[in-house]
Amino acid sequence: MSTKSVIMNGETKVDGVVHINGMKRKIQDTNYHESPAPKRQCGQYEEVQNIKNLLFKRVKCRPTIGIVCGSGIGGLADVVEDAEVIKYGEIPGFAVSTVPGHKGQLVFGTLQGKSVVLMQGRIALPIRVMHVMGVKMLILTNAAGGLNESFNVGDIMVIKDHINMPGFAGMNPLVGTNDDRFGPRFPAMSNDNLYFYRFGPRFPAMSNDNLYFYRFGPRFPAMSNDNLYFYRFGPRFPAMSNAYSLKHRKLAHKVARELGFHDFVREGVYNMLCGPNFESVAECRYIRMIGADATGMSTAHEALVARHCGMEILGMSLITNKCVLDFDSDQMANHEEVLETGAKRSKDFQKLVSKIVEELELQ
Ligand SMILES: O=P(O)(O)O[C@H]1O[C@H](CO)[C@@H](O)[C@H]1O
Ligand SMILES: Nc1nc2[nH]cnc2c(=O)[nH]1
Repeated sequence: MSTKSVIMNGETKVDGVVHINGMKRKIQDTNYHESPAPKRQCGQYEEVQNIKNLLFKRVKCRPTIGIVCGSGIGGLADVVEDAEVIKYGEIPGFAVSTVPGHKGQLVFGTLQGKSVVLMQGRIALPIRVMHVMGVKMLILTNAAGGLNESFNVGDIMVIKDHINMPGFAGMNPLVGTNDDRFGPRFPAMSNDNLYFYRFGPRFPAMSNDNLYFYRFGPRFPAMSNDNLYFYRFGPRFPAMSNAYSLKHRKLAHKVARELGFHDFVREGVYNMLCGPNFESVAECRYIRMIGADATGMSTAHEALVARHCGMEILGMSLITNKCVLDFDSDQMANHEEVLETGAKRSKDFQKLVSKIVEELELQ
């Protein structure tokens, strides 16, 4: 006897064959709507809660502000009082950062009387952990190459927006089934606009190096019925306009003026590429042409995860080098230069972030 069930409005399954918009799809996983999202860098809800519970057993601090330290900007943790430090290696699921300039630890404590948690070492999972710990405001910092030719090495760029370049190719930390406990899912997609996503094993292990690697396997050959794996692209469309809110950008500039930093605190658009290589000259020229003022290999995905779960964000890039825009130049970007510039601006960054934290009004 054949079994028929209605899975969702307009979708039926007969003997394991899913009918969608008149198409038949046989899938191995007969309960595909309930299938867990592929392991995400940003974490599943239970995993994230377990990590929070574990952390809260170890630390007294209950942070409301999160700070992500970029390459060479880890010195921000030096101004945290009553610091309680947990190494990533002691936290299940946290990749251990091996990038020089990233210590790979969470630092809990107090900054200007406010409870904070700092990430010294960049990985995606802690953003959601911060959210379930109660963090409402996230300050993202990074080291970036300057594309805007009026920028100088050592400038700090308040991020007014980002370009998630990997997102243009489908690399977005929010891909997968939406978990409403983290953020919005906009329901009721009509049958006509159901959009299915074929999900290959594409987020294999963010390496310890904080580099988002994609194993680009041979995923295009004829797919047999058996290896078709459909993913319902849960309609999760968090708006990204005003993600880097004007209110917080204004605050950063006001504080910069008060500190006398106005001549090196700028504003611009941050572009994220996957890395791990620095950009080619042609890539730099292209990214500049489409409106970016600085480029790096991070931040946009963290911003997406943070905005998805309702956090406010403020982003700041330290311009550690000028991107090479001339084909005939013999200059080359390198990580040592990035760390060196970070060290030179360390004290200024500490002052800027401390005062911003002091003046932050949390909702
Ligand atoms: O974005 P953060 O972590 O500051 O690091 C930046 O510096 C590294 C390159 O030197 C890259 O990882 C780039 O993204
Ligand atoms: N991708 C990239 N990341 C950086 N981090 C610091 N500088 C740079 C740069 O020029 N390019």
